Amino acid sequence: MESLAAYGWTPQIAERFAGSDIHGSPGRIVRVARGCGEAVTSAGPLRVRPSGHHVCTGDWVIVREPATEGDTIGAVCAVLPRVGVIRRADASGRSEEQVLAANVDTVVVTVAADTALDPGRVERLLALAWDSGAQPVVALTKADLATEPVFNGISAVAPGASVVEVCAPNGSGLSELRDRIHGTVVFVGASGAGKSTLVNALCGREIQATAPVRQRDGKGRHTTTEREMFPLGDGLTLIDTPGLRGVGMWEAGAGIAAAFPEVDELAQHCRFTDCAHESEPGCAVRAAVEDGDLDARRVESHRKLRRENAWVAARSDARLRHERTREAKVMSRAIRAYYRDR
Ligand SMILES: Nc1nc2c(ncn2[C@@H]2O[C@H](COP(=O)(O)OP(=O)(O)OP(=O)(O)O)[C@@H](O)[C@H]2O)c(=O)[nH]1
Ligand SMILES: [Zn+2]
Repeated sequence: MESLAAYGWTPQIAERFAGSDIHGSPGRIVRVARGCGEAVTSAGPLRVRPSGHHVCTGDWVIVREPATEGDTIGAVCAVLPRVGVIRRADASGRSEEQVLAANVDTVVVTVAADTALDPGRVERLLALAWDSGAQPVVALTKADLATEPVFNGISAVAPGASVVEVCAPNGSGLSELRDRIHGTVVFVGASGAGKSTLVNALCGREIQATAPVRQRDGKGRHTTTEREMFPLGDGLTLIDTPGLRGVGMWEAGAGIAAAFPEVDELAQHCRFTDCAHESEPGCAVRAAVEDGDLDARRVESHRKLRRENAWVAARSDARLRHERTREAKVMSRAIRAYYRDR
């Protein structure tokens, strides 16, 4: 398992594979592009067809070698249940989930220090990060270009996560960041936040193309278009992701609570267990805001994410119901046709 070890293969993963009776070789999906996956197996890299399975970067899979001599593409036979999934609601608004990476241990929320801090955006990313079950870490990049100190501001929106200031050009903060990450590490953040630069710097070489940020609006140019996975040694595997524009909540209730521990803790003391902290009597959260013990912006942000999460959940339930009804209709039509044609 020489080459797989570099991609996060551990005795625990081996055990999970041992429990499966599906015939084939274990592998990890390191990239998915245009409907085709690239897996790494103990025999090296192998292009694979998903063959009806839904695969994403980081998935542990059982693959079968190409069936015939002339074929170069293998097939995915099974996907191991995922542990540590970073996902968001699809940006298309079709209320579908989009998995960004699977089987992750650390989520590095990457935020550029040279642009004004958008606390709500960081809170969204952190809610998804906490929800994955992986350890969130905030990397404050471009520390060299910062015009005002954003470190304190960001620490206030990231309770429970460590914040590390990094500067890729001179390497400062890199070893501090390395000390705080473990296992499979996914980098998420806006385009131009410096994810690829950070991945390159940690790997000590240029493995991901980076592009200068557009001068005028400071927006990145979406250099990273596919997710990819890079082994770093010492059991660390890095996953770079394309910049995220919208970060919608997806069944992230537990993640939202974890991202707002101070609000969640006070909410336990509200008179009503389902208190929305709006106009309910005996609301401990509003009382704390009025006493100046709690940041009103945090409470508002928390409320917004919770509402969105509930809305998305209701919509996806509705969509599932609709699909089931449609399936039932197709089925009954098929049954009618069967009896008619007999
Ligand atoms: N001065 C300075 N520039 C940086 C630093 N980190 C990244 N940059 C620059 O910021 C720009 C964007 O960095 P990328 O690493 O491509 O950003 P990204 O988050 O990967 O962007 P996408 O791939 O579009 O999601 C590049 O021009 C980098 O050289 C830093 O610490 N200091
Ligand atoms: Zn309340």
